Amino acid sequence: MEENSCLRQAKCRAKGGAAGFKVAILGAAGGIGQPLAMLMKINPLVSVLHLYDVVNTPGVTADISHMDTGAVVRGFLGQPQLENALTGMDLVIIPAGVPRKPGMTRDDLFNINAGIVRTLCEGIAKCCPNATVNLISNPVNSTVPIAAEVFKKAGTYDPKKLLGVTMLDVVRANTFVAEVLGLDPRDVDVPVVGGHAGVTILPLLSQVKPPCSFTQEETEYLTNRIQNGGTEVVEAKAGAGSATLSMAYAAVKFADACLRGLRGDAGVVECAFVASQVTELPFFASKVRLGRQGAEEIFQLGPLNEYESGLFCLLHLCFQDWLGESEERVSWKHSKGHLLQQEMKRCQEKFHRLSFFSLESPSPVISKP
Ligand SMILES: NC(=O)c1ccc[n+]([C@@H]2O[C@H](COP(=O)([O-])OP(=O)(O)OC[C@H]3O[C@@H](n4cnc5c(N)ncnc54)[C@H](O)[C@@H]3O)[C@@H](O)[C@H]2O)c1
Ligand SMILES: O=C(O)C[C@H](O)C(=O)O
Repeated sequence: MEENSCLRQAKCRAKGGAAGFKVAILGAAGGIGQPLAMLMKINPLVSVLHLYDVVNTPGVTADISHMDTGAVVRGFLGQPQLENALTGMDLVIIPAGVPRKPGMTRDDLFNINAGIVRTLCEGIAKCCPNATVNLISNPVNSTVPIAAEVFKKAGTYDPKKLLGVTMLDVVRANTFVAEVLGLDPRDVDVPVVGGHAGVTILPLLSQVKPPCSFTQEETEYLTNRIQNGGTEVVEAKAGAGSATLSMAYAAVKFADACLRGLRGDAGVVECAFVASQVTELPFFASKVRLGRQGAEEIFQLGPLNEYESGLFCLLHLCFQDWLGESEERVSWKHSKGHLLQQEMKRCQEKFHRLSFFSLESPSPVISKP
């Protein structure tokens, strides 16, 4: 009798009783997915947690579901279960896809990950078109525009709800800057704008909080290290993948901010890679205010110093190839190309002594989905 009652309670609970948001992780059995799932299970804002992958979700789900926190966990395995995984979700976090190995750029992941992201976003468009999407899969500079195209085609595109996750760049910047300043990283806030590859990652060291100043040597060291944090981890892991634990931490920090925004909290501001009119580029990472509708406000970059202006100019050029061979790209190139070539020359002259040009190629290629 008692056993039946326990079973009944468990079944009832498994329907998801606690107040909170419904969150799905796609790619939940992977290097990022597993610690991310664990940390989201701890998050008090989550009432239901759906774990989807093409492999190993039964084991990961069984494991995580034993944690005595509020969220109810359910596992979904393979394409036939994708729709059930997505139905009713408020937030979908996507770390599905292959990671880099040493010697690769994020662009090298494009062919495989573009297809994965496209399929998953088709599912989102069908089953939870109003969900906020946190896209982690690389190359973020290209997977976010691909997701936008999928949603546009499905008629569900809301640019405020599609957010490329660049939080790891901010987390790294806070850590490295705190090291140089001798501060606790939790007291440091570094805006990182642009994109998520090599020189498209632009830390705004002139806007660090608390206000501080750096020597030119410190500025170059920090910029270089922040832009290459991903490669530092890829090389240290020596073929066993890229950042997973720090990424899971960053993803949860960002997802938590999105959920607090959805709850209606005021003043939730984080950096994210979003459709943007802050620059001439159609997608750009900058500070956004997160609210019930997603990225409700996108902040201007604020004043850049001379060094940052040079890097911004370089970043702008690197994004040229990324716009895709669409009509939009062709006309954009025609209108801006000449000017940008001149800028590039100026930037190269100015920065030729720095190591930026030998770094990871930041020119992701977008092909039409
Ligand atoms: N945005 C960032 O800052 C950032 C940081 C680190 C890694 N990444 C990227 O995140 C991605 C995942 O990295 P990882 O280390 O977790 O890789 P991983 O290989 O450990 O895990 C990826 C998971 O995705 C799953 N997967 C593959 N195809 C799928 C599909 N069609 N549907 C659902 N799941 C699928 C795999 O089965 C695997 O479990 C990579 O593209 C990596 O480059 C981004
Ligand atoms: O560097 C990578 O390939 C993974 C990720 O984008 C990172 O910045 O760590």
